[in-house]
Amino acid sequence: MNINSINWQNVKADLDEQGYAVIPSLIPTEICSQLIASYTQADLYRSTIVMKRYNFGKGEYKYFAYPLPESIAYLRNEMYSPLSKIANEWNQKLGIHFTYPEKHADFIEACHQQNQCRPTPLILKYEKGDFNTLHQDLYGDLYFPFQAVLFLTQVNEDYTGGEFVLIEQKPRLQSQAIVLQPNRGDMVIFTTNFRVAKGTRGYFRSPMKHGVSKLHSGNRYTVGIIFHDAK
Ligand SMILES: O=C(O)CCC(=O)C(=O)O
Ligand SMILES: [Fe+2]
Repeated sequence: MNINSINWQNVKADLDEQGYAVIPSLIPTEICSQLIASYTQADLYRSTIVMKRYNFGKGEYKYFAYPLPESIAYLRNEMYSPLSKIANEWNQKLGIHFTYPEKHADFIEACHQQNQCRPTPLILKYEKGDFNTLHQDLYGDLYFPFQAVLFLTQVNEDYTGGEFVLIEQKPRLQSQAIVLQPNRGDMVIFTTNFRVAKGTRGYFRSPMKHGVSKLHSGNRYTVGIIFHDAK
């Protein structure tokens, strides 16, 4: 897996324009398989969430414990710096006086100072009939405005249905749905809270949520990389 293959100029243009970016074929198939195989390795996780119990949808996910698996730690660390530049530009456009540090370790240190100490990367497993309701992964007052999902299984081979859905709720307008069907090995980066849109009187916040539509058949696995730690 090579983070240097990512064209950050394109990612930035996509995030600016639409609030999400698809990076195709980033995760080698062996790593996808390894991560799926590690789903049952209990010592890797700090907690398991059965989504139905919380009305989050249907399906199950597990939060990784520290230390994170190498591939996830690598991506979380390496992707943070280029994304922090975009995050800071967005804050400037909106007149938000907060600067994200350049290094992920320093951002995590800031999370810890706010009592946000629990790791947030997770692996999700969906079976036939499972879904994930529209939500945001904020986990505390201090959050990073981008997150990523890694697609570990192949749509229309391993599962059908189960589209990745983004909803943009522009102020005073009706919501717009974006439906993606990424391939195994693809990564989607998207805004955690809102994207920065441009209107006639300057920039404004356009909130976005994400979720997963119902699976019609098969099994679907994803890994979510969230950059802040949780309360
Ligand atoms: O399974 C998915 O595609 C969405 C996962 C998710 O909600 C997340 O990683 O935050
Ligand atoms: Fe999520």
